[in-house]
Amino acid sequence: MTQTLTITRPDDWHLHLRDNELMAAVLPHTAREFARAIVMPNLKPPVTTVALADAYRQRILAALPAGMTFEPLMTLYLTDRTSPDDIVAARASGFVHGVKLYPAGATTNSDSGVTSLDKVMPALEKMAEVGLPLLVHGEVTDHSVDVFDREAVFIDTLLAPLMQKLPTLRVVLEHITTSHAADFVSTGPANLAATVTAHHLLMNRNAMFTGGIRPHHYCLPVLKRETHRQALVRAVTGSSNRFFLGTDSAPHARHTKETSCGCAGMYTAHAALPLYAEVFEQANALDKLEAFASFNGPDFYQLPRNSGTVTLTKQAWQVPDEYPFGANTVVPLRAGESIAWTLA
Ligand SMILES: NC(=O)N[C@@H](CC(=O)O)C(=O)O
Ligand SMILES: [Zn+2]
Ligand SMILES: [Zn+2]
Repeated sequence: MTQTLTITRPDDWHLHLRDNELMAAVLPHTAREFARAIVMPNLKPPVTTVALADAYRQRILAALPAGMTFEPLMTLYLTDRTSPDDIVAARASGFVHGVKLYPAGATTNSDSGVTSLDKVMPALEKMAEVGLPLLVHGEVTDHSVDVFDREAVFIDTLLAPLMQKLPTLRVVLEHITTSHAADFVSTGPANLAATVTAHHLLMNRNAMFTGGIRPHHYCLPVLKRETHRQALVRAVTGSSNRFFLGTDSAPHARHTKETSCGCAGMYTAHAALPLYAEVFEQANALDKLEAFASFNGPDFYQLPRNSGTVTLTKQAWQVPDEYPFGANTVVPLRAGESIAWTLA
């Protein structure tokens, strides 16, 4: 008998959908697995206001294929100019569920990001007051800091002091990659949580250099050493309810990654849940997948858990070499290789 696993329909708490025809190309992959997703605002230009978030949300809903249900949970892109009034409007909208902090220059489309926490303190104070979560790309941008240390240094020098200053601010540390981040979250207060990607749970930094340079295994924060991967697996399969699923699926056209200066980001939406299932199975913790994928996120975001279920079967399938992506293609994680679980 084929092994099956049925869980409450999950959500993706960190997703890049891009826009227009690129969005139309990737959205069905997410909508077939997930009921909702936190949609990242790092478009060009970024989604900085409620009006822009509303328009983006309408474009997403319009691009949804007939018969699919999916709720985009919108976010605002924090800039040095975000005002407390912007925060009040976001909270009142009902469809904006977080505000994303990109340190300026830290990652893809972060040029308009925050140049210093002092500049955004009035906005952050208002977020703490109205209960709107801050979603954080937690890496310092100082090029004198080793790229593998930028998450830990961000936590110690910026995030920990910020949380002392604003102890009621709800914070999601996104796409954590280190034991330091896992410990910071698991020993932290109830208003601190983290998303964890499938790729950081499945691979260590050797995957960027297997037999040569592997641009499709390059993302930010960059993959870390094996001890950190193991710490992340322990975190998501452990007893804390403050780690939840966030794919950080970040599609880039093939030619923008296979080049002398390739973009950061991995595309995983085509197989998100099967990839996580591999992680939990390898850790002998398939019984913990449902809380991570379907319960901890909505509980933290103070949203209802989904009704309905999805079923995974232990049936290997081969991932295509590429998927259409507007006028180009995107190379998915595991391209041309197999994945052990299939979404029924
Ligand atoms: N994770 C990535 O490597 N890239 C993301 C941006 C981000 O989440 O930092 C992207 O938008 O491409
Ligand atoms: Zn990021
Ligand atoms: Zn991201």
